[in-house]
Amino acid sequence: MTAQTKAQPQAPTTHQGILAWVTEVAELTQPDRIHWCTGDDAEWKELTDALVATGTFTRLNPEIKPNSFHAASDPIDVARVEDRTYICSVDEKDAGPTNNWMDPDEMKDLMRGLYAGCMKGRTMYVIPFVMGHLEAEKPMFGVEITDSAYVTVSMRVMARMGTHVLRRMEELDAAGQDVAWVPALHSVGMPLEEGQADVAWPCNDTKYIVHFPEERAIWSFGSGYGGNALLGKKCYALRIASVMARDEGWLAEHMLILKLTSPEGVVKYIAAAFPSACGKTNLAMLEPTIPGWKVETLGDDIAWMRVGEDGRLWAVNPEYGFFGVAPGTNYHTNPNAMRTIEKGNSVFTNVALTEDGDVWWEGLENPPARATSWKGEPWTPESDELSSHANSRYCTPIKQCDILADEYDDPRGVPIDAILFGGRRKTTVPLVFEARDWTHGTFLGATLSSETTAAAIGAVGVVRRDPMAMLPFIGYNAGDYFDHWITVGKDNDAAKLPKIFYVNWFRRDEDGGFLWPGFGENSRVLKWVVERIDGQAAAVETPIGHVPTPESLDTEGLDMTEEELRAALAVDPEEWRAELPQIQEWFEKFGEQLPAVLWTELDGLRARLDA
Ligand SMILES: Nc1nc2c(ncn2[C@@H]2O[C@H](COP(=O)(O)OP(=O)(O)OP(=O)(O)O)[C@@H](O)[C@H]2O)c(=O)[nH]1
Ligand SMILES: O=C([O-])CC(=O)C(=O)O
Ligand SMILES: [Mn+2]
Repeated sequence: MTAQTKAQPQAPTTHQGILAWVTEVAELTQPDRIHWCTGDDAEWKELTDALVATGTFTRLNPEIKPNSFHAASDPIDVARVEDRTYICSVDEKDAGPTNNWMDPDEMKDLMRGLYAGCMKGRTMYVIPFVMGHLEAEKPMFGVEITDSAYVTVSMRVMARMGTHVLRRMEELDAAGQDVAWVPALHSVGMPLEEGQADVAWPCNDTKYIVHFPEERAIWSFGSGYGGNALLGKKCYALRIASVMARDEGWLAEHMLILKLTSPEGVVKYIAAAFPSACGKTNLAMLEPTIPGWKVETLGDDIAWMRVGEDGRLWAVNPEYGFFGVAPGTNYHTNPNAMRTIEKGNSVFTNVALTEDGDVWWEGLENPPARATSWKGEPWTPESDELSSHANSRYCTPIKQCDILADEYDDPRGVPIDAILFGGRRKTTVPLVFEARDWTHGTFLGATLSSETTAAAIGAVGVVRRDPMAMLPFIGYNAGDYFDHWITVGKDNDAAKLPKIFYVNWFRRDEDGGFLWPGFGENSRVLKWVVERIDGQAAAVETPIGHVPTPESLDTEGLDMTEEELRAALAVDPEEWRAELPQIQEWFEKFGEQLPAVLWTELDGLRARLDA
């Protein structure tokens, strides 16, 4: 018997690497018990019952939302913590100017201090998981260790996990294949002393979300919130995967994937990168308002894309569930999300709880006369405070989505025809425009700007550069990341790569209202995009790119005056000239690391604006 199996006689695995790591973590964190997750229904029942018993979960009315639960977090633990998120590369330069950095050894010393005994009085859950398909050519394995049953239950919704994943890892291990897996350690950071009662949402004032890119390892401490704690999602599938993608020549992106079918039956696949809480989930599940068009969903948050042998860019969604923004979601804006969560098997965090055992949030139809707010206080529609946190979320299985495209289950993914970049901008940026080519599209992505949202702790509504909607998720130097994008364009046949577009659903009129109705009406923009790809739709060439002529957009049945439409599409050279110094300053951050062609693109934009 090896030392590892002696320490854990019950461990249900022969995988020596996993055993050794679990033993090491258990010795450091001192949990009362170790639970190896199976991912089966009995385990779900055991854990959700336990979460109800400790008050973390309230079971929802099974007649309204079967097998579903409400949770309210500690009010300090409601979103991603960007200022506590680190890329601990060996060399500081590799983290780049957009990431927090600390020397990896120093960080490990510091965090070992925090982790020492941090699971006392708790169960340590071991979650074998795979991001993407288990049948992928190279399955992207991970093992998350966490002391949170809430995280374990949420991981079962969001990722393929459990015994079948462990068995596959063992098989490959036994066959002598060196199959990589990402160790992902998470603790809420609240040990329980003998006799100490637990709280509904354990967490710690001190938080660290840390990535070791060379080692492909993740250490997270102090938060139970999705993006900080479900480590397969942002930490692995974006930050660590973006490093793998750089090294191996592919792309890990903060993008939705959708399938669009025209009335003639022509299929196109579109990927779109919008910053957090800027409309990916809603676009991914859109119900077109134009007759005969159909949207099916492949993913709402993350796309892994590689150039195939045919020269096209193929995308898969590595996730297994949706972790969607609740406020604003309703039967008009996103009926497909509503139908997905109605089927149950979902967790709702930081929304309001109604008296009949349902959930409610701002923007949902039929406000209840009385409810309990996310803070646990009595709430009525007359209350001054919001019933739900602006970043409250539903966590629901992707397989329950009625419009999930069949190709979701294909490990090869789908060939992308168009990439949209977009953000939240009150001014300046028109509804849609097309990049001149891949390099110009990379420039648009690299200079993407958006107002901050409640998805991260900090000020909301502040315009910042959020390159490719990846600012908080690039696991290395963003200058190198831009270069990687440029290289994908250079090394491949441009004619086969997706065309790049830029959209803005959030432009405002003088009264502060949205100029564009958005949601299902965004299908009109998707139609224009595919007609541009097929060389059918008209556009005017402007200094920033190709903008639709008002006539080229399908406006049949659209409730908008021509003047409003012109305002939504307008390109004001003065507003764009004001962007130039901001872009200049943004680019200067990257010094030598910024690809020279992006400076050339900026010069080109300036020259066209001055012409
Ligand atoms: N005005 C307007 N609001 C929109 C539109 N699409 C989405 N929203 C709102 O934007 C908010 C966030 O949208 P989501 O689709 O959940 O954002 P996301 O990009 O998936 O966000 P993350 O999960 O944080 O990455 C919600 O409150 C939506 O109701 C649109 O076309 N117009
Ligand atoms: O990470 C999260 O918790 C949710 C999310 O998709 C984002 O913030 O972009
Ligand atoms: Mn996201």
